[in-house]
Amino acid sequence: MLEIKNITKRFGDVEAVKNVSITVPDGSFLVLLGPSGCGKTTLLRMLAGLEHPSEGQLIFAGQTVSDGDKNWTVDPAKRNSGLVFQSYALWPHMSVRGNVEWPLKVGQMSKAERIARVDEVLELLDIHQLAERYPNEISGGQQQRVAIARTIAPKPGVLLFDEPLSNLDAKLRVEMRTELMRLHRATGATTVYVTHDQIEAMTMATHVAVMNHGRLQQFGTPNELLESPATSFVATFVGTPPNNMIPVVKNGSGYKVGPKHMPFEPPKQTPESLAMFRAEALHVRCEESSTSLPMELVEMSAIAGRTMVTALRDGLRLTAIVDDAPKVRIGETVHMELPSQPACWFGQDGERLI
Ligand SMILES: Nc1ncnc2c1ncn2[C@@H]1O[C@H](COP(=O)(O)OP(=O)(O)OP(=O)(O)O)[C@@H](O)[C@H]1O
Repeated sequence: MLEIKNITKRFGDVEAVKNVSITVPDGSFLVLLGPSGCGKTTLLRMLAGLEHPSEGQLIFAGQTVSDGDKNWTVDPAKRNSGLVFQSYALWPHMSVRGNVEWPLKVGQMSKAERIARVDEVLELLDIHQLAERYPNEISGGQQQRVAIARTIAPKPGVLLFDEPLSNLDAKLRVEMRTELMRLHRATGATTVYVTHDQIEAMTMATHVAVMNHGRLQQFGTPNELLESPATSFVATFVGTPPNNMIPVVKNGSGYKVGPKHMPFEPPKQTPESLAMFRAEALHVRCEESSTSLPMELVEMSAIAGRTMVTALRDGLRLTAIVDDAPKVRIGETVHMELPSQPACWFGQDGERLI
């Protein structure tokens, strides 16, 4: 098991990570997901041993590797983990083979074993043909593979990735995503992967920890996050397209969205709450109905044989996925029809109501 127990990290007055607890079984692919500044890199750096927690414990396979309360930590090189950075940080004066062999030399593996292991990982990453080249003689994508090969060569029990694909072009990112999943299956190492890209998280992870402002918003499988978001932040951060979040205001004995009365009712009698509607649940009409909102059509695009329609009004942006494109031009009015019940409700503080 990999255990993150009540971890807090302060840099002076800044609380970068606030009392985060996450446990995953060995062999998991855990993604730390969140927007810039949410604390995910700081958490990963603590797992790598590059930062020390202010409070809490990190435990790899039953062994405490950092204890913020007792103020001690196991050296990065001695905690059976390997870190792959955004920048590849290869030694420029060493060949591909030399780079991958380096951590094995440091680990005092015998020459014969080193050669066999380097050949094995170069093969695994499909870069054996580049073994004698130098970093400046290979592409960025190939450098990334070398960096990964170098990290997995000593067989770490925990693999840590800090936005490893962010310097690659879109096509290569998709290819490397598949490669990393294959590698995860081949090595069986517990993997912790930091990204702000929710698609990357949802396709690769066995477990996702969504963070915002240093706090853990939700921890679960990709499906759990999609099916049952715990906060309005999670509901709008994960999923493609994101869920629609509509402010609903109490008005007399009923409820209004903008100027219009709506038949639905939040589970708690609050003056204002947020109703979540999935894009597939909205309909787009050319004429008004009792549960539709008149809005300006701002975008239309084809998506997997259907049409994604986005409309805007008074700062409210709604997205629907429909079978047929509405016969309306961009800039004209469409009527976004809401179903009679939202998928779920959130309070003004963003917490789930039911
Ligand atoms: N060494 C440091 N000293 C002071 N503040 C720091 C330090 N490192 C990080 N922070 C602050 O801690 C918070 C979390 O930073 P962190 O890098 O973990 O976020 P992140 O989610 O990884 O962001 P990004 O995706 O932009 O890298 C930020 O407010 C950041 O400014």
